[in-house]
Amino acid sequence: MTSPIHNYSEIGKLKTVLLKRPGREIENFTPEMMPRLLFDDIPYLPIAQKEHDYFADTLRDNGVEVLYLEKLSAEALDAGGEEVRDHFLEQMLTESGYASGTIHDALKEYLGSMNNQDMVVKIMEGVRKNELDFVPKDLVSSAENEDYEFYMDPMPNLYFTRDPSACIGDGLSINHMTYPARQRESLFNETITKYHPRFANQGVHVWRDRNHETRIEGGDELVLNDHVMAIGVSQRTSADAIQDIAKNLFKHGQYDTVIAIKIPHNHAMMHLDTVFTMINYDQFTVHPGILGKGGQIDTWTITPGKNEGELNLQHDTDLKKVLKTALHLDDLDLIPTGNGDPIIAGREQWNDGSNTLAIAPGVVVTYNRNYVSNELLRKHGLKVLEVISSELSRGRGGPRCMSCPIVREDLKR
Ligand SMILES: NC(=O)NCCC[C@H](N)C(=O)O
Repeated sequence: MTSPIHNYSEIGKLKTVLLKRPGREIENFTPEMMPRLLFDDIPYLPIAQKEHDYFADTLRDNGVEVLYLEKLSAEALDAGGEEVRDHFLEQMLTESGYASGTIHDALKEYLGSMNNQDMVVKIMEGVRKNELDFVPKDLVSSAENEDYEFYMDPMPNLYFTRDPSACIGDGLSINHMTYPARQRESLFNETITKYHPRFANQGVHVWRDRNHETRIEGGDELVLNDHVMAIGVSQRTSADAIQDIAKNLFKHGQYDTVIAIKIPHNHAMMHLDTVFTMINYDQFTVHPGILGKGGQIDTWTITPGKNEGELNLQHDTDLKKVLKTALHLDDLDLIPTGNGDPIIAGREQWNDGSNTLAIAPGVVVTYNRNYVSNELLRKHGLKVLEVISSELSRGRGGPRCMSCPIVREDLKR
């Protein structure tokens, strides 16, 4: 059986990608909610949608099939039937804090009365208290904070489809994410994988499912080639989750090397792909802010140990050397965000200047606002397709974060 997922690199010609068009969820909150929802500002929805459509059109114009998360989720529920829909809704309510009780019942009746498409969109947008014809009477529901507007929070980070799951080879990881604001997101990916006719029973490997305590997010998972991965040890991905997925990849897949790269644990650099991406066979973007004064950074090259389930770890501090060894390259080109200028690099990294999406070897999609980094990429021989970015960038993610590649062509060399 041929898996519908085929993603053996960061740079092979992109054939199919999963996106989420920003909807009401990106403006359905107040400034006080922003830190908890991992946003630094509230985007202006009509412009964000225009920008996102421009991004999707740029991909389509370059031969990419664009799939949408909300559509696939609804189709998966349609295909799964009543039982699957009921299970999905129960799980979503449980993970939203309502496993049972009168609010659970009221939400279930409200959402359950919708068709699958409307229900999925409504869950993504969030459910405000004033939408329900419900008067709290019992102790538990009366104890709810009356001043808080929502029963179910919006999920504004959904347009960063990179993070809740990551396609690796012919399978994927469905991620247990770090912050409550994003933890429910991967339930959509799990439902699609299990029940959408395109993915269900088609030989898709799940390298790691979402039922874990340890944390991993797709922005940290970089598929460098058909046997080497790089994974960020970051604010969002823990070392034990990396070791866990490495064991599964080594045991059941064709991967034999995982390079764990430790980056600063902060919001500006929450994932490895906000500071480091692969853009050609031998070219990478790198934010100078992750390197020490002598250019050093902690890496651990993980390979299978002698006995099954054991791992070998080799610690290094020279990223260039580590990548050259793992990828069998004589040399490589690390291109510094903002041309290495501390002010420009800081500004452009903040606006995802390092977060490039390669759609073929040497061809990248970037935000137009990062003009210094873009110019530098061109000087280094890359083809740069710029997309508009005033509103999308307020969510703190760029073209790589906004895309989940499902199929890429294999590399020629
Ligand atoms: N891969 C990425 O770096 N994704 C960007 C995620 C931004 C989102 N506001 C978050 O903090 O999770």
